[in-house]
Amino acid sequence: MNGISDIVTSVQHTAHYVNAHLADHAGSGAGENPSGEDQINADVWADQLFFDKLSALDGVGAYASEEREEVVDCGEGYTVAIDPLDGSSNLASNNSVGTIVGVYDAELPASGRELVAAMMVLYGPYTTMAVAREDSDVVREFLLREGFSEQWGRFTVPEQPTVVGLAGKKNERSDAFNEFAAELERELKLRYGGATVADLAQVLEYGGLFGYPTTTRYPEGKLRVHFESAPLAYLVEAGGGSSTDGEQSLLDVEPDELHARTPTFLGNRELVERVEAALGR
Ligand SMILES: O=P(O)(O)OC[C@H]1O[C@](O)(COP(=O)(O)O)[C@@H](O)[C@@H]1O
Ligand SMILES: [Mg+2]
Ligand SMILES: [Mg+2]
Repeated sequence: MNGISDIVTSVQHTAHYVNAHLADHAGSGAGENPSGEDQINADVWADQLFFDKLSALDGVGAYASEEREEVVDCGEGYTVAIDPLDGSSNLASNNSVGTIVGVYDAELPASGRELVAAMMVLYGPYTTMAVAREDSDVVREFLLREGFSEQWGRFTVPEQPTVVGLAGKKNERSDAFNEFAAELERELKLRYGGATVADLAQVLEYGGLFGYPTTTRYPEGKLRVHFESAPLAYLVEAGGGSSTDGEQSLLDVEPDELHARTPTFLGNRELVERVEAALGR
């Protein structure tokens, strides 16, 4: 198998294990991650599991994680960038969480144009994994069952938008953004659950827009380029959707450091164009 297939298979196997053992780890905090956010013990546990599996692969030359200050050198091969547990604060309320993986054919920091594959795992009522890779022209979805994964289908972003999920407190967002958000929330159904992967899954299934804009609390946006925004943009754009940081595709964002953040919007092309117009006002 080639390097990308080995990485996909390892992520699948580890996701099976994470899915089966989340209940053991919905515990209290374990410190702060490099982005200065409370790190619950599940983040640390999941990061260690993915590291053990991925860093051992011949095709992986570096392991970068939202939960680690620096990139870990593993020899020659691709750089794997991972958000081992996305939306981990949802564990306390028993809501969906995810895993996001980007495979870069470059050292980090790097733009999303250096991605050769991206995966997102959603630990919901059941566990699914979506995979986009440079050597395939479709985004494949797998249903992770007990001990195996069945290819479930291919996802393309529906033409007709139905849902919208825009993060941030209104009193921490710009007036222009709040005006745009109010307009969209009059047209579409509100779906916001506090985990990017779960909220994006709503958009991929029903069509619409997910976004985390700049706020006074997160002047660069909350989501991280390497671990969340670029890999998810790779998936969404491979599935016929669109992405933006407010001006350009998220794949063109050039991060200056490993834990760089960016305003992030993902979903239907028409809605991405509208958010760019609104922010350009
Ligand atoms: O709590 P907020 O401000 O709505 O932010 C929710 C966002 O933060 C995140 O939880 C950040 O991801 P992590 O949980 O991996 O740090 C996203 O999954 C989610 O979209
Ligand atoms: Mg995350
Ligand atoms: Mg995380």
